[in-house]
Amino acid sequence: MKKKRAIKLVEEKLPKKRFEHSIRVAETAVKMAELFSGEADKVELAGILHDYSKYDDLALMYQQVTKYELDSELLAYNSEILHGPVAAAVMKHEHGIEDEEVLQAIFNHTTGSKQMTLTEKIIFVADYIEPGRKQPGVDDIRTMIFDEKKLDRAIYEISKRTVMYLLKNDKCIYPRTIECLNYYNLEK
Ligand SMILES: Nc1ncnc2c1ncn2[C@@H]1O[C@H](COP(=O)(O)OP(=O)(O)O)[C@@H](O)[C@H]1O
Repeated sequence: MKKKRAIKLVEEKLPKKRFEHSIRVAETAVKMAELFSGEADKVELAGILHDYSKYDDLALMYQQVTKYELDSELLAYNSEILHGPVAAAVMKHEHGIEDEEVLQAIFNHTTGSKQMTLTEKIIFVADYIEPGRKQPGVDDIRTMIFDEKKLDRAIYEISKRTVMYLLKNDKCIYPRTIECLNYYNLEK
């Protein structure tokens, strides 16, 4: 899919603020691809499309989990974890995206995963640090990326913060994030 078509799809579907976030994720991802020798075209496309299903009706997303044979375990957790896998399936089956790296990056952008490709890593981090993000401590992650160039360390820190946030709020944690946390824990 061409960049222009992807932008049009997302602009027509998402609220303005979420559309702008998606563009900033794509821009941040392209900068990171330059820094880490990634593939700019892939991260740009994944960045534009990653939140495509973010505001889909929950009932529709449940149907898509069945239709596209996604892990039914996804339904037992916070509904936030659905939109990545659903968007990846929709892009593959309804919009003809074939590039597995782009699809995986969309799929795993919320939870992360163990053994991520460079494209997946970049989208996971870019989503967290794009310039519109204001979460406490986000500048530490920006420094880790743009000054220290420590991509895996940033992935660990983001996973750790997500897990701590979920625990603090008594939310269940989809295990893929725990696998990500353990895999990128460089102390092990
Ligand atoms: N492993 C997980 N289990 C359950 N919920 C999670 C998990 N990882 C992330 N979340 C939830 O998803 C939210 C973030 O979703 P994300 O897709 O990163 O946001 P955005 O769509 O704004 O980019 C977190 O605030 C958290 O509530």
